[in-house]
Amino acid sequence: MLNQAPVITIDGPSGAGKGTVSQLVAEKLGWQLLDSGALYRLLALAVSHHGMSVEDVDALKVLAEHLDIQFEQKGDEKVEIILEGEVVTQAIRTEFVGNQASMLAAIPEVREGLLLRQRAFAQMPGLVADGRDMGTIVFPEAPVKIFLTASPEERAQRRLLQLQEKGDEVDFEELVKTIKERDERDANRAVAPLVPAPGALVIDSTELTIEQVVDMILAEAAKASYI
Ligand SMILES: Nc1ncnc2c1ncn2[C@@H]1O[C@H](COP(=O)(O)OP(=O)(O)O)[C@@H](O)[C@H]1O
Ligand SMILES: Nc1ccn([C@@H]2O[C@H](COP(=O)(O)OP(=O)(O)O)[C@@H](O)[C@H]2O)c(=O)n1
Repeated sequence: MLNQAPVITIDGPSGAGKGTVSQLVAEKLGWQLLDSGALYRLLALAVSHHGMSVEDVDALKVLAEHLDIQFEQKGDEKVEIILEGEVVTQAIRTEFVGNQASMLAAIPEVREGLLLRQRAFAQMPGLVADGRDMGTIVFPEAPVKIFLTASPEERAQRRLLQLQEKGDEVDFEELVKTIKERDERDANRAVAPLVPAPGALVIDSTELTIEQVVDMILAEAAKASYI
């Protein structure tokens, strides 16, 4: 392979804790972080800003390949996300944009358009890649692959707290329903469905704390002589 940087892939359904633990693992190791879901969310926002049709798959692919995105490090932990010159760090985190992203993510041309951009994140000293197909499609040769999951109710509960902290009004039953719908769409799409990569360590975090999950992933990294 051309890419020599070590990669840890962390895939799984919405609300499993991927973003949180990926960030902590990347910080502990001093590695780069790829939040691939953010790329799908950014594309969803751009498609809506430009009033594009989701039928025009060729135009979607071109947009995915050339989307003007910047991740700017602000202080120690905060990363500001800029789309076409506009700060959208918060705007991409709504459930609405997540659902739009999940619909676009089922289009093969969209996935192709984002593929090389995602691989370009694999830089020394290493990369923690968070998503749905990091271990299966984007970095299939990564020696450390994690599939992080939790029950739909636990994931909805976590999402509820997260949204309430932001001041968003959400209904728990409605959240469980949309999480299940998104799971269904992500797992059953024809292209890059959400499945554990061969050889992935499956971690069910329903009864685990964030720290326990991070420690399990670091233990896998140590086994692979990454640390
Ligand atoms: N093991 C855990 N136990 C309890 N809460 C968790 C756990 N892992 C993550 N969370 C919380 O759940 C919410 C969703 O996590 P997030 O990392 O955004 O999930 P994902 O990226 O998989 O959608 C966050 O508020 C996070 O702090
Ligand atoms: N590697 C990826 C990452 C996200 N996605 C899609 O993008 C949507 C939003 O991703 P996300 O990781 O931000 O979503 P959450 O897990 O935070 O809800 C997901 O529902 C997936 O459909 C994908 O298909 N492949």
